[in-house]
Amino acid sequence: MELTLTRPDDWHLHLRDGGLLEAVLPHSANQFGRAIVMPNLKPPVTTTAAAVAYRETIVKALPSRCNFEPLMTLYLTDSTKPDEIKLARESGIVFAVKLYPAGATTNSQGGVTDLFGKCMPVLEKMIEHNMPLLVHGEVTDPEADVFDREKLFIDEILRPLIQKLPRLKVVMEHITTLDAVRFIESCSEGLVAATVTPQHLLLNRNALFQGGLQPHNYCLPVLKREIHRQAIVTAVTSGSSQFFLGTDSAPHEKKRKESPCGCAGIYSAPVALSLYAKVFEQAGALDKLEAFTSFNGPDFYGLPRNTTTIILHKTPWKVPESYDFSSGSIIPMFAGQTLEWLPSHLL
Ligand SMILES: NC(=O)N[C@@H](CC(=O)O)C(=O)O
Ligand SMILES: [Zn+2]
Ligand SMILES: [Zn+2]
Repeated sequence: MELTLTRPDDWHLHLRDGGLLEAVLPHSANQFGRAIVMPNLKPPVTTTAAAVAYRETIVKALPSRCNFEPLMTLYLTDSTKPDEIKLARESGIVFAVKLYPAGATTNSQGGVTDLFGKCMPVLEKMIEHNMPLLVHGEVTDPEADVFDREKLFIDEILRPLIQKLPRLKVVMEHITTLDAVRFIESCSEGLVAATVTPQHLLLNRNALFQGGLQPHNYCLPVLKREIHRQAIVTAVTSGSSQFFLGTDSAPHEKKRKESPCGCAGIYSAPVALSLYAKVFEQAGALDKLEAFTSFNGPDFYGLPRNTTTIILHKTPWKVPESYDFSSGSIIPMFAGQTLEWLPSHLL
């Protein structure tokens, strides 16, 4: 059995830079047509000029005969200038602006501390230029329970933001809770949407502690209870156009994951399509998979759908234990495990 899908896009991807970029890029470029590339490098991509340079680095690192288009983003800070949004739109290569609350996740130290104050003129410019705001939706209050941070962000920041700026396009990234599902469904289609990762569809928080501490299942927002996982599966397999594929594939070197203070991020690019197919198959909703992987994202961003296809074969395949590169190795999600739905470029 095989499944032919319009070539998917990844609406939330970390490609990094340097040796890590070269190691991970082919896994995304061989399967996806486009990807929204996250700007949380060191230093972060805060200007259109930096986004142009980063895009060139990515394009140079692409495998030959690859039609992969990186869609760049800007990292919002308290001092981003409204004019930067105009430059970004005119560049034709920047497709969104990313909000990291300062301290919320990997390389977010330079993120936003004053969204409702200093950032307002920029957000208004974004409405004018129809530029979506992508959100890492967690509060950063160290007193807030880590499992409640997404819900608190919705109540304290996102809902008030959308009330204040109802015409702002917003993507809530990597949703992890029933609260987020309900919130997205309560907002207008076409203006507010969410990306969903493979890990938040397949794993609950037990996976962090199964047989011992599992650093390769640690990401932010952290995995939640089973009821939340089920709510996200129901939302995406219902066929709602407000949810689309965003792997949040976030590679870190093995030694930085298997460490006394391990980094947050799951490397899912090589396995993501197999895993999304598994989720939709288990839910009896394979007929809804293609909208999630290939239609809802471009429709939301106002971009054309891809015109080529990819094939997933219902064949068991073993996920490599690790991917080695010049300066280290990366452990993929579900390393060493057997999956079905083999993407044809791996045949
Ligand atoms: N998801 C993660 O756990 N990590 C991401 C950052 C992010 O998307 O929050 C990373 O850049 O490593
Ligand atoms: Zn994030
Ligand atoms: Zn991310």
